[in-house]
Amino acid sequence: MKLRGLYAITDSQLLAGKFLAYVEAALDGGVTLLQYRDKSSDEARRLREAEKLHELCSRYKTQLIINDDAELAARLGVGVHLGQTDGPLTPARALLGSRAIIGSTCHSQIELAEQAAKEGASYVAFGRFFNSNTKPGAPAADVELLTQARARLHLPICVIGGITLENAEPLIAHGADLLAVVHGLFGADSTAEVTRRARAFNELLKTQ
Ligand SMILES: Cc1ncc(COP(=O)(O)OP(=O)(O)O)c(N)n1
Ligand SMILES: Cc1nc(C(=O)O)sc1CCOP(=O)(O)O
Ligand SMILES: [Mg+2]
Repeated sequence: MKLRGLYAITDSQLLAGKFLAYVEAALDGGVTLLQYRDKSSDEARRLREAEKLHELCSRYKTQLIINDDAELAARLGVGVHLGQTDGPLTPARALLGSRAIIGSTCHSQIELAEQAAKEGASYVAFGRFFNSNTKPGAPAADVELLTQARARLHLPICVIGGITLENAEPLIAHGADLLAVVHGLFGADSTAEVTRRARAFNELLKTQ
């Protein structure tokens, strides 16, 4: 299956008090991948929340990805997203098996993406493309990078960082397959608005 669509990423602060309601609203609007991203060290809460998301994702036939933590991903039998300092891809692939979705952060460097491809990544992520409230310090990337990445890589390309309904179009036009979004999806006043945004992201992806 070709990975293409909206990639929703949770944020524990932004979603405090409305975590499952907002995630379900996004799933209702259509989500290809859902990433559980919690940077705390509260392992019990992380396991509990990841289990709830797993159940919700199964109901909506959405694939769950765990950020940073291949062990937790293995425990649930789901995918993982690893950054450059989150451990190597090869052992993660061995742990999770050949069918698991494994993503790799490549910032703005195609060489990192080529290496990730060799080590068994399922998709590569470039960013940040715009200012991000969620991760303001992430290194910047330019949209032109996507043209080169498209020509040199044979993996789905994920884009991240400050993506909204207003600025996503050029990223798709330059070859992005997966739009990874936190605030532009979940920074909404109601569940209905989250669902509307998810649908609208999917429409953008369909028309290109
Ligand atoms: C889809 C996607 N792309 C990039 C990242 C960033 O990963 P990383 O650089 O490891 O930073 P943290 O998210 O762990 O702070 C991501 N999580 N997801
Ligand atoms: C988790 C993360 N990683 C990034 C990178 O560039 O690697 S940007 C980012 C935050 C994405 O959140 P938002 O959609 O709210 O900007
Ligand atoms: Mg990480």
